[in-house]
Amino acid sequence: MADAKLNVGFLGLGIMGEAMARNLMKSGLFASVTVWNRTLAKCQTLVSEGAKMAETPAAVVSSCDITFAMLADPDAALAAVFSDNGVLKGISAGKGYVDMSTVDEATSTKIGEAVTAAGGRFVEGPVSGSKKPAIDGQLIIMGAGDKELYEQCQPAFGVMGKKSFYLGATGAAARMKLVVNMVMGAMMGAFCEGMALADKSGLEQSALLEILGLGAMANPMFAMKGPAIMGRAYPPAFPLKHQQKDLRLALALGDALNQPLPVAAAANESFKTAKALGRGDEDFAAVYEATQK
Ligand SMILES: NC(=O)C1=CN([C@@H]2O[C@H](COP(=O)(O)OP(=O)(O)OC[C@H]3O[C@@H](n4cnc5c(N)ncnc54)[C@H](OP(=O)(O)O)[C@@H]3O)[C@@H](O)[C@H]2O)C=CC1
Ligand SMILES: O=CC(=O)O
Repeated sequence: MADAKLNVGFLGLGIMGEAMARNLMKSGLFASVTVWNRTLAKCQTLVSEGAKMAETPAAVVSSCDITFAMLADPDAALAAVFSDNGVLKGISAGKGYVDMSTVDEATSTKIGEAVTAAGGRFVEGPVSGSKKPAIDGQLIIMGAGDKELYEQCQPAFGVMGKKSFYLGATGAAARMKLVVNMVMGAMMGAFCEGMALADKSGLEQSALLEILGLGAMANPMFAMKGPAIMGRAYPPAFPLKHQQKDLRLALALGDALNQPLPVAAAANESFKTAKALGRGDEDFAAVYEATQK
C-alpha cells in the first residue's frame, strides 16, 4: 500500500469510524477515501473534509482496492456484507475487506468465507483503545486472516494505530479482542463497586482514586473514568451497550469452551442492569449507576 496510492473505503462512521477514516484521509497515503454510513447524513462531515461518499457498501467496495469497516456489532457487520447492495455485491478478485468491528469468531468467519468465496481477501482487525486513541491514531490493532492483506494494510494500520499484531487465522483476533474487553468490563465493574462502597462508607472517592493511582493497580482507565463517575456524567467514548455486547460475546466463547467465567458473568449482570436503566448510549463508566439502585 505504501508505493502505489490505493483507493480505500470506510464503512461505519460512528465514534470510532469517523476518527479512523479521517486519519486515513489526513495521511495523504491514499488516492481517495470513500465513506459510507447507514445513516448517510453522517458522511457529510468527512465529505466536507475531502472524502468521497457512496450510497451503499457495494458501491464503496467496487470503487476501492481495500475497504475497512467499523460497525456496531455482529448484526451490523453481517448486514453490511450480506444485505442487498452489501459488500458481497461489490467484491471481486483481489479486493480487500478489513472488518475492524468487535464481533465474535462465528460472525467474522462467516464474513471471511463469503468474501473469499467471491474472490476477495479478508482480514479481521478489531482494535483496543477508545475515542481519543482513535482520534490520535494510537489504537492497538489485532489482526488475523489473510497475511498478505494484513501486510498490505500496514501503512493504513500505522496511521490508525500505534501497534498491530498478526495473531493467525481468522477468528484469533476476534477472540483476543473479546478476552481483552472481558477483562476491561470486569475491571470497570469492580472499580465502580469500589467507588460506590467508598462513598457509602463515608470515604472520599477522590482519595480512593489517588490511592489506587499510586499503587500496583494504577491504570489509565481508573484515572480517566474516575472523574466521570464522581460527577455522574458519562459522555460516550465507549458506549456501554458495546461493552455489554463484548461481555455477552466473551461469555458465549467461554460457554462454548466450557471455561468458567464467574467474574465476567457478574460484571455482565451489572452492565445489563445499567442498560436496563437507559444508560446504553452513555459511556461504559455509567455502569456505576447500577451500583446506585
Ligand atoms: N468506542 C470505543 O471506544 C470502541 C469501540 N470499539 C468497537 O468498534 C465498533 C464501533 O464502535 P463505535 O464507533 O463506538 O460505535 P457507534 O455506536 O458510535 O457506531 C456504530 C456504527 O455502526 C453502524 N450501525 C449500527 N447498526 C448497523 C446496522 N444494522 N447496519 C449498518 N450499520 C450499522 C452505525 O450507523 P448509524 O450511524 O446509522 O447508527 C455506526 O456507524 C463496535 O464494534 C465497538 O465495540 C472498539 C474499540 C473502542
Ligand atoms: O473496546 C473498547 C476499547 O476501549 O478498547
